[in-house]
Amino acid sequence: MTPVLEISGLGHRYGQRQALSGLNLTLAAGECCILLGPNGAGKSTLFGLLTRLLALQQGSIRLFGEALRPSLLGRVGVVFQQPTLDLDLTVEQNLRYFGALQGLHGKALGLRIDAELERLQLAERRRERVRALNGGHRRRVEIARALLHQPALLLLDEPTVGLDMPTRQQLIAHLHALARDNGLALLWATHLIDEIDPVHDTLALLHRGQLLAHGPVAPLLAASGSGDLAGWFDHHTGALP
Ligand SMILES: Nc1ncnc2c1ncn2[C@@H]1O[C@H](COP(=O)(O)OP(=O)(O)OP(=O)(O)O)[C@@H](O)[C@H]1O
Repeated sequence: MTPVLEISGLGHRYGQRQALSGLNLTLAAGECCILLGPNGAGKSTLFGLLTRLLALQQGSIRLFGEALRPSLLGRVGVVFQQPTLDLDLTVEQNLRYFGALQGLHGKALGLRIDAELERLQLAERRRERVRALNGGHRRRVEIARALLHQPALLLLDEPTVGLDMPTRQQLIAHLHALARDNGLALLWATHLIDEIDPVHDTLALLHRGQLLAHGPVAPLLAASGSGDLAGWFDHHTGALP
């Protein structure tokens, strides 16, 4: 089956600073790949390249078997690190606005909004202003919005930042279910190892712009001789997760 995402030999510089180099990564449908890396590892740079916010300098990115171009981004959903909802609009108005930008209208848009609000357990909040929601609910609205146009690939840049523990855990469960139950491919940047599902997820460990390790959790742990993920992360990066 054609991979959802294929990255080869990807490099990026900001002036003299090499932020990414020689990055190879493949993502299949239904795969949840946790992109792990300490601050400055290059995660946001990678997302910038995947979403074309940054121009490709070196290497290649293929989406759904084709070289990355703007029209292919119509099949990608993105949840950025910084919240981007309009706080003065209701949940539903935010979704309608974004859906219209994606070319969805009328009944079709209404059905998509209903489905995503239901999936993220937000149906009762639809008429509330976003300003009145807590951080966890706001994050869920952003995820619902990113899924409105039914993307095949979801990019998440540290989606749980600033949330309390129970809210984080709920959100983490929602996200894993998207890959497991809906076949969505997820590339999920974080520096928190407790977001990893050690049975189902694959790991990609980025450090100082290079991919140090990539694959399912158990063989990576076995190969490094580390007993747990915290030890494994520390072993590779010298940083505590
Ligand atoms: N606009 C920029 N100009 C110069 N250097 C930059 C720029 N953006 C990022 N960098 C540098 O590139 C490297 C990778 O940064 P990047 O933001 O991609 O890492 P990150 O893994 O997303 O970090 P964080 O977890 O802190 O968001 C860092 O050394 C950073 O200082």
